[in-house]
Amino acid sequence: MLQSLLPRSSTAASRSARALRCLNAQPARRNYALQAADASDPKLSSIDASQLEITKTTTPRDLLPNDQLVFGRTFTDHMLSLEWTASEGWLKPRITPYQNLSLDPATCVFHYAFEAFEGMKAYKDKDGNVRLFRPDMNMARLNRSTARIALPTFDSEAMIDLIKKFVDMERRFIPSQRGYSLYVRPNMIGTQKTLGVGPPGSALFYTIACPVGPYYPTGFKAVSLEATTYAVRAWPGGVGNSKLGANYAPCIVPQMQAATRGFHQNLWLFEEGGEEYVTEVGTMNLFAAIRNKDGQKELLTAPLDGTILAGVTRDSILALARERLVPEGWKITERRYTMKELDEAAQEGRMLEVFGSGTAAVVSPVRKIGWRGKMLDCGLPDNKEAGPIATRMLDWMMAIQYGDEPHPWSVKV
Ligand SMILES: Cc1ncc(COP(=O)(O)O)c(C=O)c1O
Repeated sequence: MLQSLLPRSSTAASRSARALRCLNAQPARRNYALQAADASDPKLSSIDASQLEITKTTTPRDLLPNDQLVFGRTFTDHMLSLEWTASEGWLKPRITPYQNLSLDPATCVFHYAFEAFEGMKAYKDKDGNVRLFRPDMNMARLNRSTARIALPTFDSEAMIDLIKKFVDMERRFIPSQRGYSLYVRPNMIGTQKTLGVGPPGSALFYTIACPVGPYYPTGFKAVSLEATTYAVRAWPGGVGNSKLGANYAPCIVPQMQAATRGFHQNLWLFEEGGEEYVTEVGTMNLFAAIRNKDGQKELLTAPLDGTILAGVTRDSILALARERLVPEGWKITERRYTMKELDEAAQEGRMLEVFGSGTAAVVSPVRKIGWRGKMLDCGLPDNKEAGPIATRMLDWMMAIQYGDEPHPWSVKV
C-alpha cells in the first residue's frame, strides 16, 4: 500500500512535496483554499505558444440553424491539445481536427478521476469581433483545480493566447445574434497508464467548443429549488472549491430526486452546529436579496470558505453590485447564512429575490425553495419571472460580455 502511494519520480516527488506544503500552509480553520499554482516548478508549467502547430480539417462541418443549437451536443471543427510529461513539461501545442482520444483502458483518469475542467464563453460583438469574458479567472481556477489533484499547472497567459487562437479559428460557429455564444470547455486529464495510485506522470490538456443559444430564448424562467438535507456536496477541507469531474457525478442522484418531487434543481446545504448553511446549486452560486432586520437592503452570498466553487459570474456580480448597488444604499455581503434566516425573511416579508449565478445563464431567478416540508416564497410576484436585481445584473453582464460597454473583463481574441 505504502509503495503505491509513493511518487513515481523525483519530479513527481517534488510536486507532491509542494502540494503538501500548500496543504500544510493552510492557516486558520475554514480557509481551506489551496494556494495558486505559482508554487509549481516554472519549467514544468511553461508553455511555448509560438510552437503552435495547426492542422486544419479537410471536412468542415455544416453550421446548424440557430434554433437547433443544444448545449453540449454539437462541436466545432477543431480542438486544441497539449501533452505534458513529468520529465519534459508541456510539449508542442497543437490545433487539429476534432477527433476521438485513444487511451489505454488502464489510464489513470478512468480509475481515479484525474480530471479537472473549465467552462467559459466567447461572444461576437456588433462589429464582428470575438470576445472572451475574464479568461484569466478561468485559467487561474483551472490551475488551482489541477494542482489539487496532482495534475500539472501551466502558464495561464500562454494558455489564454492558445485558446484565443483556437476560438478565432472557430469564429464562423459563433452566431452574430445577441444571446448566442461559443461555450469553450478546457479540460485536463491524467494520461499515465497505471493502476498505481499516485501523481500522474503524464497529462493531456485539451479544449473543445460548442455553439450555444440564449439560455432564455423566450425571456427569464424562474426555477424552484429543493434544499437537500440527506446528502452533502462538499465539506471543509474537501475539494468543493475545485472544478473536478469527480465533484459532479455524485450530485446527479440528489438532483434527480429533487426532480421527481417537481423541483428544477437541488440546493446544497452544509450543516454545522445544528444550523443548515446555504452553499450553492448544481452548477450555480446563489445570491439572496433580503431586507435585513435593520431595514437595509442586503445582497448576500456564501463566502469562499472552500466548500463552494469560486464562480467567475459570482465574482463579477459582487464587483458590479459593489460598484453600482452600494451607492443606492445596498449592503453587499459574502457571509455564511442559514435556511432559517431565509425562512424568517420569507415569513416576515423581507425576502426580495433569490437568483443563481453561472456562466450558462448568467443569472437564474428562483421562485421558491422547498425545505423540510416548507415552501419558501422567494419574493417574486406570480406574474413575474425575475426580480429587478437579477434583471439588471443580466443586462449589465451582457453589455460587457457582448462588448457594448467597453470593460477590461471583455478580452478581444
Ligand atoms: C458547482 C458550481 N458552482 C458554481 C458555478 C458557477 O461558476 P461560473 O460563474 O464560473 O460559471 C459552476 C459552474 O461552473 C459550478 O459548476
